[in-house]
Amino acid sequence: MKIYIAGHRGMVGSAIWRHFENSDQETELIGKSSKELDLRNQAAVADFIASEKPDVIIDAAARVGGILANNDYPYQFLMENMQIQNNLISASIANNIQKFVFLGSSCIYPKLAPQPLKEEHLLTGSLEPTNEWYAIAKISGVKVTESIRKQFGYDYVSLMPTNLYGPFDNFDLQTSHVLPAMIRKFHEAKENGHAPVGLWGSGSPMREFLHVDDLAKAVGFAVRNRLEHNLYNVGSGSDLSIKELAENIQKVVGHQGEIQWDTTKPDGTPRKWMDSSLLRAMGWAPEIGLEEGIRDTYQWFQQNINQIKEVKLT
Ligand SMILES: NC(=O)C1=CN([C@@H]2O[C@H](COP(=O)(O)OP(=O)(O)OC[C@H]3O[C@@H](n4cnc5c(N)ncnc54)[C@H](OP(=O)(O)O)[C@@H]3O)[C@@H](O)[C@H]2O)C=CC1
Ligand SMILES: C[C@H]1O[C@H](OP(=O)(O)OP(=O)(O)OC[C@H]2O[C@@H](n3cnc4c(=O)[nH]c(N)nc43)[C@H](O)[C@@H]2O)[C@@H](O)[C@@H](O)C1=O
Repeated sequence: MKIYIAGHRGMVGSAIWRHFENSDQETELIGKSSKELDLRNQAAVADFIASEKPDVIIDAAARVGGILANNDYPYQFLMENMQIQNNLISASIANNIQKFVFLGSSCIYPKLAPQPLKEEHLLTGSLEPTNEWYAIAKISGVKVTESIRKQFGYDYVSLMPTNLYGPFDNFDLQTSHVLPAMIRKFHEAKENGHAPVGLWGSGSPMREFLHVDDLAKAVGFAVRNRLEHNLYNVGSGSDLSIKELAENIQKVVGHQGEIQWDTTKPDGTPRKWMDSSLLRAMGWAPEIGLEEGIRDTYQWFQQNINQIKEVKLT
């Protein structure tokens, strides 16, 4: 089986690559960096897929970022993500590729949908303003895979991960997500005599976190099985406040200074805890707890501190 992992160098793509490398020696894996193949270029994507003709495509390529990046660059988060996913999916259809795994995000659900979020809550209310641009792109991807299932009967599936973290994450303090940002901020403050750490918002929003290796297992599950539905939530099942997360990470890092909250920065969605029972019923379950995951990620950060990824937005 030949699998093309789009975005194979990213946090999620590299975890999926490791998953298949470690679990399935017969599988041939292919990947291209954005410098080798800009997925916004439709003709280049069409040529690449026609020449490689993979059996499966996993789309882990996207313009990705935390709450500030989403809020400050709405055009990139909407347009680039539509371009990337549309180019990959249309080339996949043009080459009769029967299996495609699309990755969305828990932000596709309405800001104030009932918790825990279920797949049926999609499009039942207005979105969170800070990331509605990215959410609309992802929702369109979910609907495209649904249209392909309906019209062609191909096994195209959309997985909606919760907030992810782990090795090869983005640690740029402006564009990253909260967990890697906290690891870096507490580490640098500790090294600087336990200086105060500045965090964003009020600390009261709740977030659910899943280690990226558990997500990679869910993707492997979706590739190896024909899933019955189009849309599946992929979460750990438990959430905590940003304040609690900060205290957990502060303890793991060993920082003993003050935490200061900058309420001029946005809180975003108050809560986006997902019900992942649909995928769990198929046999997938997360294995890496948050405490263990934070420790492992901090260890990875320290071992790779001189080459951590910092995604800049222009
Ligand atoms: N991180 C999270 O918390 C969550 C992520 N997701 C989803 O998981 C997927 C991957 O996210 P994550 O791994 O965190 O993101 P990263 O930023 O770590 O990786 C994104 C990847 O996409 C590639 N990419 C971006 N733009 C282009 C382009 N124009 N052409 C070719 N490749 C491109 C990058 O390639 P290169 O490195 O070569 O430049 C990079 O490898 C996304 O679909 C995201 O929506 C879903 C929920 C949560
Ligand atoms: C995966 C998910 O990720 C994004 O949504 P988000 O979860 O709101 O993003 P976030 O991780 O950046 O913030 C979570 C919370 O944490 C608070 N916070 C405190 N201090 C820092 C801080 O230093 N950095 C960041 N980034 N956040 C901080 C921050 O104010 C917010 O209340 C979108 O991409 C969305 O589309 C999406 O899919």
